[in-house]
Amino acid sequence: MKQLPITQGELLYDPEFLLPTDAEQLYNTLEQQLNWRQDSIRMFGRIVKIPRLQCFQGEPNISYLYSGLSLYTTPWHPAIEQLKRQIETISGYQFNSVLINFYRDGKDSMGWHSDDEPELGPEPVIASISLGQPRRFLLRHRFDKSIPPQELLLNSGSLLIMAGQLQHYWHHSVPKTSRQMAGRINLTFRQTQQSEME
Ligand SMILES: O=C(O)CCC(=O)C(=O)O
Ligand SMILES: [Fe+2]
Repeated sequence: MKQLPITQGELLYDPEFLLPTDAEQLYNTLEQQLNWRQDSIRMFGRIVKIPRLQCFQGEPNISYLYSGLSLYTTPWHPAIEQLKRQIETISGYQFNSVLINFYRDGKDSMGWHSDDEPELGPEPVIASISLGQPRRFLLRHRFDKSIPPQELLLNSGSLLIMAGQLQHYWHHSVPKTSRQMAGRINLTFRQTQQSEME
């Protein structure tokens, strides 16, 4: 894996973590077999549908809370569990859950955010696998506007690891585009602390 130069945080990138044929096959399997849902979140006091489909998997009894939305794990899809083991072997990190996003076309997107929920711990390690249509992945510094933004084109079959203080200092997003885009599936593997009962 190649370490990408970035101030305050760690970014590791392997553009060819999976063979193109394996990435394509996995894309097709997941598109067909996952139980995709379009959740709604509360934004500025209104309920809006998020512009993409999602699925959350992992070990039992893990929940992930963001923007007033609680996601509970459903069991690992066997192909995803195998992928998780592959990433654990190469990275040395452990993961117990995965958030999977399906960007159906260029209108689907993910807004600026950082994955800094308390249940991810102080220095979250997030391993991101991209399948299908390459999409732009943008990073901008949260506090120092003089630091230039960063941009990556996340290839099908690529692995990006965000670690260290990256979530503390940087926001990231996958912007909408008016260009014709095929579907893209992204999996972000995480180590989420079990939350207390509410
Ligand atoms: O789709 C991507 O590349 C980013 C996904 C992401 O930021 C997330 O799941 O938190
Ligand atoms: Fe994220």
